[in-house]
Amino acid sequence: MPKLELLPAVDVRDGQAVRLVHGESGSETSYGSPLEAALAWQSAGAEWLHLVDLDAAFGTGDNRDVISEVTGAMDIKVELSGGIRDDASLEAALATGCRRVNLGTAALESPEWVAKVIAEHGDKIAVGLDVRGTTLRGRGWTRDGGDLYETLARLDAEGCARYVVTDIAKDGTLQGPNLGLLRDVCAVTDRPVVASGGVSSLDDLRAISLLVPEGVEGAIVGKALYAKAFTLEEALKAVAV
Ligand SMILES: O=C(O)c1ccccc1N[C@@H]1O[C@H](COP(=O)(O)O)[C@@H](O)[C@H]1O
Repeated sequence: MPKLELLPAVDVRDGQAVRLVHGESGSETSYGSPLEAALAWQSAGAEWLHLVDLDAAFGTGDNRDVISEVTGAMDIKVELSGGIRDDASLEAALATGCRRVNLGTAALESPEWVAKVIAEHGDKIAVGLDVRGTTLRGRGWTRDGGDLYETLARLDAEGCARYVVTDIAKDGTLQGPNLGLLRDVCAVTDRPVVASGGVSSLDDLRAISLLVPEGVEGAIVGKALYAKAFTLEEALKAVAV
């Protein structure tokens, strides 16, 4: 059985590494330099970095210079999210050298464009399914964007390679992942799923690991690492098989 991939998160707002609660603008706790955070996760043994431009996701500007600096400094694979909604932003994101990008709002509002870029770029494109209940949310998680399962069926048919599934109610709360949601998504798609939101302990990571046979490929870890609930080294050991 393959081991669960861990993706430590660096979310960038106004040039700083931050964590939000429920993805709400204004709920930021700042953790300093994004580059220092990313280098720390790399040194600790991460194979992936989940890097988010929160200003681009919220429509409050962007952190392109910081994102390029961080991505350029990484020897590990980078998954890049936030504000990738058209040809120009997609080209800029891919030009950073990231391994793949996550599309959020665009998958809800620009389905034809998303189908086109999935066809062009294959597994360099993942879709972030950010949900409250089973309703997708876009534009910095401020607007409803349709039904999770209808959208998933459409994206599957278009050949989407992978989904990053975030339970917004759990994100940044250290309350544990929504294992039921992950199971439900895995039951309706054969594409790999990256779990996001709520990880608070090594036991949470072990519980997500048990879903690898059902299709969960990875887990994003944010607040728990910054709050020092455990170290990344401990997390990698906990999911090693
Ligand atoms: O990661 C967050 O905490 C977050 C909070 C609020 C909005 C977006 C967030 N992150 C990721 O950004 C992309 C969505 O950006 P866009 O809609 O494509 O511009 C998605 O991967 C979210 O998970």
